[in-house]
Amino acid sequence: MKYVSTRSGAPELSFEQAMMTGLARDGGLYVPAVIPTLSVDQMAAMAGQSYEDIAYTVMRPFIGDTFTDDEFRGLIDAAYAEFNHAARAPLKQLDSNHFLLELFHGPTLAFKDFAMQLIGQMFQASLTRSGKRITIVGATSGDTGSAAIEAFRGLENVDVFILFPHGRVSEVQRRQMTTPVETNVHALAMDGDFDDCQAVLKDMFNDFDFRDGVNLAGVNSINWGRVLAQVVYFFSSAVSLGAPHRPVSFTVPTGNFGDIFAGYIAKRMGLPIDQLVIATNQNDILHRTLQTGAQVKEGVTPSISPSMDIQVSSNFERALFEAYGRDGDVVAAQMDALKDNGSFSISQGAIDMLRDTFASGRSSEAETYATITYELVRSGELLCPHSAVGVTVADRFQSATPMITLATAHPAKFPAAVEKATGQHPPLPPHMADLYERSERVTRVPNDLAALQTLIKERIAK
Ligand SMILES: Cc1ncc(COP(=O)(O)O)c(C=O)c1O
Ligand SMILES: N[C@@H](CCOP(=O)(O)O)C(=O)O
Repeated sequence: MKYVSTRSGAPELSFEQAMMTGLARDGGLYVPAVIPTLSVDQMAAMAGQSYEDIAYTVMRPFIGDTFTDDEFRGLIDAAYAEFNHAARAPLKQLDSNHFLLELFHGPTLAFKDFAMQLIGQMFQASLTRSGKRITIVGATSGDTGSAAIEAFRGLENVDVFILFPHGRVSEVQRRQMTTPVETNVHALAMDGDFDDCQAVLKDMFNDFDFRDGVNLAGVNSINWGRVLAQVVYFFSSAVSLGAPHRPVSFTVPTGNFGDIFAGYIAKRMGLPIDQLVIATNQNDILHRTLQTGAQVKEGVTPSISPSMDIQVSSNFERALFEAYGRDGDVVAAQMDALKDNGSFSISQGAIDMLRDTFASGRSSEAETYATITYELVRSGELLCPHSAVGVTVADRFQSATPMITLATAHPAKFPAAVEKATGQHPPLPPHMADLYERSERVTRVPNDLAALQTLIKERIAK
């Protein structure tokens, strides 16, 4: 299995190389040269299997010879061993035809753990083989950062630097990133919003002297391995509702477009997905893009679903690449226009493909609060604000096909909004019960590429 860049100007890589490389050297994102498919029999056989079994079947065709079968199966088992639910990703019924896929039973209480725990295992296996030392730099609006720190803290051959927007993540998210005691963890509170953090991270990748000098690696959804691991729960949940013999629909609370792109890959692999619905908060660039056929960047407005406060949606580039029939030159030109002018227009053929593939909707702050309140009465489920954005939008797309909405984080990560909507204060689980008593370690940093590069080089030299 080979991987190609969405901008067609970087070398083809193996799975292992693409995973360890992060951003392609032409600024693009790696995708598989061919998307493998699963047969109806392979999918039907998943009924009743463990999450780990399904994960192996779904991901194995993408891995090539990076790991042997036994090695890869062992990494999957280790990745999910610490999850706090036997099903890993349980489904709850909200009403007759609407289901919630709970993705928050991992160690940091968000869906990011599904991929990050596995990436952590795969990175360690690869680094043990190569004997290399790497510097991970990640950008986060709250959840990727804590999941990455959890997966890599204490590892001898890895330093992990996480850039988060100062004052724009929840207190629980911030403390998850600033309280680990391991000295290879560096929490950096940057002036600006998540888009600024992601832009400076991409600038680091595009500075080859720096990139090669520190052995830079990325664990954002830039990294194909992140997207791949997220494909699995589309299969596990759909199969438990009757797929491949019955189609299902999904609604995905969306920011950086990684999770919904994983759903698109599941569909391309053969999973019968009817509607694939993008749910955005008030930072609704993706919804506007589908409606108007042009992507126009606006400022980010802070919301009660802060992890989705994103306007430059990194993985949309992967969807564009497919929409343009894998023409990397067109994608490169559109991404340049977005960077230079803050907008680009999508051709008629490409927007038709995107509209055929995805539906979209937006939830206002008031609607999100109302859904958190209402859902507690309707089904007894306490939703986090991100999941509530999903449920709000999904309810508009109900049909005879079962709808699965992804619950992307635990309500205890966002207690203020949940308490305001329901009067209930969601408690942290036992392993995080003393989070507010732990001391914090964080460095306030400017939005300045050179200053950040100096800080990183100084820290890793110690
Ligand atoms: C809780 C939560 N929900 C939804 C999202 C959006 O996911 P994606 O960026 O993959 O679209 C994020 C962040 O990525 C998140 O942390
Ligand atoms: N919402 C994310 C933003 C980064 O997304 P990623 O999937 O590209 O890592 C977060 O919580 O950090």
